[in-house]
Amino acid sequence: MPLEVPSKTFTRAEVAKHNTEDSTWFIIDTVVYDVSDFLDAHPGGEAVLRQVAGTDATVAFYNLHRHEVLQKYSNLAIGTIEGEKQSIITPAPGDLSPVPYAEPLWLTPAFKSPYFKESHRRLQRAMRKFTDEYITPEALEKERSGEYISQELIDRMSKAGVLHMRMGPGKHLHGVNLLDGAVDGKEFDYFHDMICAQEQVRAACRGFQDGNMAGMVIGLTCILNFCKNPELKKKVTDEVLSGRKKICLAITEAFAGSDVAGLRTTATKTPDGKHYIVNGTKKWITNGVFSDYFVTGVNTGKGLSVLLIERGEGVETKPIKTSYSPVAGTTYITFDNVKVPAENLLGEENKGIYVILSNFNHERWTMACATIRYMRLVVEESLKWAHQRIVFKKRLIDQPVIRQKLAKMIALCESHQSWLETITYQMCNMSYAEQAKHLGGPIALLKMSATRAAHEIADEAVQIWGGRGLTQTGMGRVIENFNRTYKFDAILGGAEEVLADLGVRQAMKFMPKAVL
Ligand code: HEM
Repeated sequence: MPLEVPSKTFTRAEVAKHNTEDSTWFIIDTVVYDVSDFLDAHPGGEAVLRQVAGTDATVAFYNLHRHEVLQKYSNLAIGTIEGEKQSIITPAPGDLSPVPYAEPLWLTPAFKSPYFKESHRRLQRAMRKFTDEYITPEALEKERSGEYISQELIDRMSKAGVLHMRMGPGKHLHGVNLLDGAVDGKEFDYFHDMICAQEQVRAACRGFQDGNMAGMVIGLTCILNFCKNPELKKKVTDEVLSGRKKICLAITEAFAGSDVAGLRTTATKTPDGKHYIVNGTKKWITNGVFSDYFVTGVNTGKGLSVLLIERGEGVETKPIKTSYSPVAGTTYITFDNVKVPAENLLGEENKGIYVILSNFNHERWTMACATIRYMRLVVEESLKWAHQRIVFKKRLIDQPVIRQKLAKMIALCESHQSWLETITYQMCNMSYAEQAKHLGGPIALLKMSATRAAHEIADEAVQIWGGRGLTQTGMGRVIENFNRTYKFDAILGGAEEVLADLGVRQAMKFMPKAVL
């Protein structure tokens, strides 16, 4: 799609005359810009604009700016060059990228896949459009301001069924209108789930990605699968999926991160057996500051249990500053003699480890979906940059060393997407219990390997981008965000080392006893 600009036309000779003190015009991709009143406001300074006054500044512009700058400042365009056509593509909301490897193979024309049906493709188109129109603009704004997600976006996601879909397949989707009928809730499978997770990552704001109801994705699952009281289950599920209330998963503590068996928050039954009294702390809890419900791991004496705790007397939350953004709502929680009804127990008392572990599979798989899709964005941005950036009188892509780096990045990205799709196919064909038995190990290894790949990709990408890969605004924004935040995925939901160990230990459970 060409940029929308006034229909007036000029000749190149006319533009050339506007290189005076009072009038500064230039051409970018056949569009004529009058920047006479913008000179003072230009973040790159006045002098550079005066230097190109009256000329075609296309190459100079794309060497320094993202194309989206022209969309934002389209009011500076006054017309086009007579008889010439724009050649640079302005993506419309929902468009696929024409850059090689910017889309997974199943979305690339000429490639086939056995996994994806028409409803997957429909959902992908609808989810991309929704992300481009609503999620990305808010993500960018909130990352800048540091504010939490708006209720308006939460309401919009609820109405469109986006909140519901993020919980994965299940009865909570039946009868819900999902993005104007893109998919029937009864047909929704883990490939649809993967599509939702991967499309939303394209906003490229890792902090906002977690601030955008990540607590719900990992917390509400416990309610859906383990809440034994049907009224409580319905009440909480309705409140959260309608966006009226927020929920988070509160497991980790200053005392115990990946070592969930070492939790020190205690829950003691009252003598009448009707309540638990909870005391302790939780740390690094995503969305905790703005949550109403806390799905909390507690020590009940003979083991671990999981309780649904409502915000109220004795519950305090305060933000923790981390290296991504405050938008994620990373929280320190204290529970001080909090009285919790016994019916809020999720799963069995002292057997909460099962609740936590079975919950981990979907969480870790979702994190793998997201990391792998973010890796692809970095590949896309780096290919675009290498193609447009001129240094030492050549495009970056003309340097063999840059092609080596890109090759490694592409290979890591493609191999992990393929592995993810293979595991997703198993999830589609296994019951929840079978998944817990057979896929805990493979999903752990997938997430561990994806974040190792992210480490390599971040490293190579920053070397390609130089200073821009370390700058939060402008061309290298996506690279900077990825490089600063990929570690969250390497730690949250189980550190790489813990997952690697788990993957191998799980494999050993299936090892034949006999020496082979
Ligand atoms: C309509 C035309 C233009 C607009 C709206 C514009 C806008 C901007 C903006 C918003 C930035 C901040 C960084 C970013 O967001 O990418 C920027 C930076 C800059 N611009 Fe422009 N610009 C225009 C044309 C040009 C041209 C033609 C040149 C040079 C020939 C130029 C040179 C620069 C430089 C040197 C920087 C600083 C880049 C950096 O820090 O990496 N700009 N411009």
